[in-house]
Amino acid sequence: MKRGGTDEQKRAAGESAADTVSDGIVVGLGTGSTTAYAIRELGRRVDAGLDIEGIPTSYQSRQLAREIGIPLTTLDDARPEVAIDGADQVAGGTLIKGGGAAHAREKLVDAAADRLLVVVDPTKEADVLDHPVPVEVLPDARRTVADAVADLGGDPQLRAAERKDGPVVTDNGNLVLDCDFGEIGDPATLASDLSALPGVLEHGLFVDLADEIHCGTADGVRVTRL
Ligand SMILES: O=C[C@H](O)[C@H](O)[C@H](O)COP(=O)(O)O
Repeated sequence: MKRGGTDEQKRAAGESAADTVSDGIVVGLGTGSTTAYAIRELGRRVDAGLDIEGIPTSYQSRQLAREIGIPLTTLDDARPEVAIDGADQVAGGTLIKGGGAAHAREKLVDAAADRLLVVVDPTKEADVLDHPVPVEVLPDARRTVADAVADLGGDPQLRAAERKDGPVVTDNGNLVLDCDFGEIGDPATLASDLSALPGVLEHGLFVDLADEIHCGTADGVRVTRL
């Protein structure tokens, strides 16, 4: 399911985005292996005197930020000036996220931020999105949403856990359907169709949310401003 470049590419992208963060701001802390490099770099800068607060988007990013000493706050108390987050696929400013099943809280924090910096490697870039779209559903809605996704032309698969029997359960206690729509010609319409389904908590299409893409390559980091 998850695509991935090299650790060096991910590190370069994460550190590039983290290095743009300035003193005195609140930073949304995304989830995943690429964002983890950004969070670690922010931790190093906090050690060196950078004054920021972070808003985590998952159990994983909260634990990492706590371990490395980034002060934390919440959306109840602050709005992020910037969020740094990964993606499973990116085309222009539109993303597919949720390979780690964290997309509901990620979308909340990323959309609340003034600017979203996306950290990826070249394996995530595409001209047209075609990665399966993770859809987080209330457990009782698993079947009805799967049927509705099929009516929309998708192929829904319940995400199985890798290290336990049974399905993945999100940080919010819900299930994830990975919905393959093939090439997604009109992400905005698909996003609103999925959002309208009863029992859908959130889906992984982030339409036109990205402000900058930091793509780590073998030749350095390519930054695209949107
Ligand atoms: O739910 C997880 C997130 O949306 C991640 O940001 C996304 O899956 C990318 O993760 P990674 O950088 O590990 O490929």
